[in-house]
Amino acid sequence: MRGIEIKEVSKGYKDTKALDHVSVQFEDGKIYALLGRNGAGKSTMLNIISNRIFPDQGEVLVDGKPARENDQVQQNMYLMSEQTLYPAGMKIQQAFQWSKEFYPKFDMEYAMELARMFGLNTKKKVRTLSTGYKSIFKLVLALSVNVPYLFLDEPVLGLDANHREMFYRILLEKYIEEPFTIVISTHLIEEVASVIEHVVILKDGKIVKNCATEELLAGGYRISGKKEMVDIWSQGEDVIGTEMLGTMKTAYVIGSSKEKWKKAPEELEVAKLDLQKMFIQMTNR
Ligand SMILES: Nc1ncnc2c1ncn2[C@@H]1O[C@H](COP(=O)(O)OP(=O)(O)OP(=O)(O)O)[C@@H](O)[C@H]1O
Repeated sequence: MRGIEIKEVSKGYKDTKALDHVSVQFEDGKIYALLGRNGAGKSTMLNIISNRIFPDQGEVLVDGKPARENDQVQQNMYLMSEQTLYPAGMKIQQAFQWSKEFYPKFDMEYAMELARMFGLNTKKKVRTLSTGYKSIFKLVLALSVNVPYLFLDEPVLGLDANHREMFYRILLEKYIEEPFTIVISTHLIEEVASVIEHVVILKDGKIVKNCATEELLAGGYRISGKKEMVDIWSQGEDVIGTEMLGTMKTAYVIGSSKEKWKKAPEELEVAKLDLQKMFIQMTNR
């Protein structure tokens, strides 16, 4: 099978279960969002896939082959994360050259072109870059390595709105030209909502949702009105959260049918849910 398969992976630290028997697949050529609140286990998962840390249990297969300490498999994936793996005294251009050693498909010309577009001075040392430009440096690398599996852990940290927009546009252009697997872990959900095809939500080390974005969005509604009425109409629905304000209630439902809500009485206020609101409801309990 092509793609990444995470099988029954667990990882614990002292009294924390960072990942608890997690199984998920990242299919070849799709764009995923890996979502979860602080400490949900996202970075742990990405670090395990890319061999930076090892699981206590379970395994990761890449195109059917074990990823653990397998250089050939690792050459097919790239994790952009908060960590900067380059010697701080190294110049940007040298770091590009270094990357080419491990990633044979690294496109130097493209990297230099991106650096120019983002205003990244390649003669500077990695150490001297501002927070935003450190992110830009890592993003340029991520966009230039040309691997089939790209993992982006909070990729736009410290970037201004223009640079964030530019990054997502370039990422998408690249994907359209030649699709590859992209897994983006971010808290800026609305910014990626239009880009992602599939959503994986982690909570306390477990997967609470794993489905196509379109499917999730299609069935998500916010139902508000008198408590009794909301209770009757939300019966049998997958209610992911509720709120009370006096005698008024709001229920958040997913996987629901559009037809049903067309028939709702006027006293009920029915609105579509966006990804951000769904995420908040699914993870705040
Ligand atoms: N090296 C470590 N030692 C001890 N605990 C750790 C370590 N790394 C992660 N953890 C714990 O494991 C849990 C999952 O952390 P992880 O960094 O994977 O979460 P995350 O979803 O990436 O969070 P965030 O959105 O805040 O980056 C947290 O409770 C965290 O404190």
